[in-house]
Amino acid sequence: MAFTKKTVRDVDVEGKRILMRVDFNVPLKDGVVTDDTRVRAAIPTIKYLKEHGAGIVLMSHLGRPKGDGPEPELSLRPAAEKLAELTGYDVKFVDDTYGEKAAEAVAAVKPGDILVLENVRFDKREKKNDPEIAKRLASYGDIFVLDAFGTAHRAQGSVVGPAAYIPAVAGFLLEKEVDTLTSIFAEPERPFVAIVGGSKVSSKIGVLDHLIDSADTLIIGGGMAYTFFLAQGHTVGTSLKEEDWVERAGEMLKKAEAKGVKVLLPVDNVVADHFGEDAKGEVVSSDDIPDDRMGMDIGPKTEQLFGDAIKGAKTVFWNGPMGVFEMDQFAHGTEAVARAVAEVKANGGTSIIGGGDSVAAINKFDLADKMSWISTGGGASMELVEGKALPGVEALLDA
Ligand SMILES: Nc1ncnc2c1ncn2[C@@H]1O[C@H](COP(=O)(O)OP(=O)(O)OP(=O)(O)O)[C@@H](O)[C@H]1O
Ligand SMILES: O=C(O)[C@H](O)COP(=O)(O)O
Repeated sequence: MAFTKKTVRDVDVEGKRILMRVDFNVPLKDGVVTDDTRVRAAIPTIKYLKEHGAGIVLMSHLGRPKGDGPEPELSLRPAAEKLAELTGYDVKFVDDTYGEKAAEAVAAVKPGDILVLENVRFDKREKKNDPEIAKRLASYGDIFVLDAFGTAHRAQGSVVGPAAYIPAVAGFLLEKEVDTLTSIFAEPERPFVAIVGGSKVSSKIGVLDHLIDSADTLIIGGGMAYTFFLAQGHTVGTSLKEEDWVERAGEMLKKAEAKGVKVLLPVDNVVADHFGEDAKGEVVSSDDIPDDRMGMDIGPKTEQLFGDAIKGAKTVFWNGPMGVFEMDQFAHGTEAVARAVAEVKANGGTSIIGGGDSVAAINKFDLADKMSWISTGGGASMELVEGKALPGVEALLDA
């Protein structure tokens, strides 16, 4: 599916001041950015605008501040410094967003300059999408560029607001993310294997539902598999389960069967007697989970089963780990799946990773460059995969 909104290519930016919403919601430790993926991802659009003679005013949220004023540990200054370090550009920062100080700094932005504003969420009106905020921000630019894919599902002031007052177009990251994550449903090269894991069925029900509509094979692992086991009549010991979702899980399995979609669930599991760093794993079959054990990872037979299905795919979509991968002794299944997914691109297929913890897992196993596309969005990528429209994208000018 082609991207249906205008992008920075469709507007004349020379000599203009561009207000650009990025997603610099990055992890920080002691005031230093510990994962700069999202800053890197915004650079192509920033570079394009700078090279085409625009002055650039960047804004973002970082974390979830209360909205009662500045919270120094959630300042965007470290992200601005990271952008300067990665690009070699002179990047200015102003510790204000909506006040006079910000307005003065914006007024001083000349073609080629880059200014980063302070965290848009230090004022509660941002999350309420207050028109005052939107108008104020819109006054900072001639054109609004949305490149904050990770936040495009939030109908908040800095995401959707300026589009009501000034021409609004997409940046390259937003365009690529939306294109990639929607094209797998429009015309996937087959076989299309979807892999969903993570903790809960309830948080991914829309995703599972939509995947059943287009995938040839659906692989379900991680904590959510146990709710499906219950739907199949197995016992699951003390594993993570959502009793309220058992019926819905059963309906999913029926829907998949009716549509001829193959569903693969774990055939064996690594179980432990408690959830903890010191927990020791043992392998049991899925129809034999002891009452006092919890499933923490997929077992070796399942690794093989899932791996074979994945390696035969031309398109793979993956979201959610296969086990408690943060603990090394329960990371094996997620690593095996990650390695199988890595082979898909090597064999000429396409592998798309839908944000969140799966990305952390891929980075942990150092496989990022072996994937075709790793989304910078967590919630935003899931909403797209559910088939929902993203408010930030909706607000942009139609192409
Ligand atoms: N068998 C299991 N029991 C308990 N927790 C599990 C199990 N398998 C995976 N998890 C946990 O699920 C969590 C990830 O679940 P989540 O649904 O949030 O995944 P995600 O979609 O990749 O992440 P995000 O929500 O950030 O996008 C991880 O912290 C992992 O430890
Ligand atoms: O990290 C994310 O998913 C985005 O930056 C959105 O953040 P939010 O969930 O706090 O709105």
